[in-house]
Amino acid sequence: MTQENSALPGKFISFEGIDGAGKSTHIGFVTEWLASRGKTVVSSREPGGTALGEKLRALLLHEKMHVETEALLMFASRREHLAQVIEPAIARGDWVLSDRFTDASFAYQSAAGGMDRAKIMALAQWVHPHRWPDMTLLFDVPLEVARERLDAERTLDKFEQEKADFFARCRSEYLRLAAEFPDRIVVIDSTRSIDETRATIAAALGRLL
Ligand SMILES: Nc1ncnc2c1ncn2[C@@H]1O[C@H](COP(=O)(O)OP(=O)(O)OP(=O)(O)O)[C@@H](O)[C@H]1O
Ligand SMILES: Cc1cn([C@H]2C[C@H](O)[C@@H](COP(=O)(O)O)O2)c(=O)[nH]c1=O
Repeated sequence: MTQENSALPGKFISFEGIDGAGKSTHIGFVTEWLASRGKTVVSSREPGGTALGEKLRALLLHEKMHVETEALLMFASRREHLAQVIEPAIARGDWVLSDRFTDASFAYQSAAGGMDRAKIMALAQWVHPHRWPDMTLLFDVPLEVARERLDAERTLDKFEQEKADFFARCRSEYLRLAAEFPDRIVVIDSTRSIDETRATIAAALGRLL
């Protein structure tokens, strides 16, 4: 990680997509790309990113619960993440990369889980009224591609075991959000090769420098 003395506030980039879309694969690349341009990078994830958040993550990914309990715990983890990691890092001038943020709550708890969208918006307004990512990289792939990548990989958690229609609702909500916030959300075609995807990401990141 390279250091940069800067009076400027840092930037906040989130990574989104349905499970298996390929977003985590590219976080290491973005870290190196930014570090080679003199940025100090803090890489984190949601749910999680703090000691308490990681305990909540273990519950969220493995325990069945009411969808509103799930949303409240996601936002509890997020509140802690903002207080302990995101806001201090941005204030120092660092660049924060978060594997997921509030768009995931709209996609998973609201569109797929059936929770009232207005309640997610109310939680977002409460927990981070003035903070949204400067850029969100949305890794988009058809459900079958994501499923194939997941199956090849690992033991599936609670969300990853959901059926195709759950992920179809997640994916369309992500694409709807991208259409609503075109200045923030960059849709990345994640069916392309890892090298081609990296080139697209680098072009998008260039806009933030
Ligand atoms: N462009 C790509 N082409 C082929 N395989 C890819 C591509 N991107 C990622 N993969 C592979 O797909 C698998 C899943 O990728 P990854 O873990 O990054 O997904 P993810 O979106 O972060 O999933 P999750 O949200 O469940 O953690 C990995 O084995 C990874 O190597
Ligand atoms: C932030 C957030 C996450 N989720 C879900 C989405 C994923 O299935 C898991 C996290 O696993 P990953 O492999 O690290 O992507 O949590 C959610 O449902 N709602 C949220 O707000």
